[in-house]
Amino acid sequence: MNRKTIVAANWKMNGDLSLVNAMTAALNAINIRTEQQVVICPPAPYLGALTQANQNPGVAIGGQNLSEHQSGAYTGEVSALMLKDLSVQYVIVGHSERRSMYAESSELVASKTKAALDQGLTPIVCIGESEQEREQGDTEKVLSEQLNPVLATLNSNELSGVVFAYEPVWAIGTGKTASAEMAQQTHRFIREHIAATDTQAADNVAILYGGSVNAGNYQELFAQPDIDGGLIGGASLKVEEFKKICLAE
Ligand SMILES: O=C(CO)COP(=O)(O)O
Repeated sequence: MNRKTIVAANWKMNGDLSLVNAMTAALNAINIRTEQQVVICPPAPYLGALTQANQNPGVAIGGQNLSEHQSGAYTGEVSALMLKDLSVQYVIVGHSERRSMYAESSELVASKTKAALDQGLTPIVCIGESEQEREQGDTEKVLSEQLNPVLATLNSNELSGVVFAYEPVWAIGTGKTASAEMAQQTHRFIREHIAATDTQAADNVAILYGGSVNAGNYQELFAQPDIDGGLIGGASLKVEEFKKICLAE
């Protein structure tokens, strides 16, 4: 097991050109340790500007969504091929906001994951339970149902190249983080569930934690054996705070 720590920024529908410039100016000036990978996922219109402004080899750029199709009459959609064309390396797939607001099913998430891998992009596949599902004791059932179509769609080689992000819906944007212990337990479950299909891939895949991660709590979370970094929303829009997390300060 030799997994990198991934610090991924999900700007969601926030930010502008001045944030692109401020963030790249800050990140171009720092050294990212070789065991760490930083990924910035801005809204699609800023992908080109960000890939051009980024000069740090430790920083990669990611999309927030992609189409399951390659090209054609799909107004408003962005394909893996287009992301690749812009030197984008990662793409978030199946964020809980897309699952709940845009009705993305786990089957669609699996198709999008495959479309990303087919173009050599690294998908960051998001899974997570709602507060009600956790209270009802359904967390593991929900996570399994979200994972299974992905596990059924990919071969072992493909699966090894996926990054998963566990984001409990009740912790997103709420300031309520899962405790490091609770997050570790759930990450362990996710890795074991993947191992039931493919032991080797389970060992290789990075599993990020997301949900109110910030400069004050990331160290304890990332120190857990099955937590391989974070997918960060709010705190990734604050240049100084995000820089601290990237530097592991
Ligand atoms: O949804 C998230 C990242 O994808 C988490 O967002 P916050 O860090 O703002 O809670």
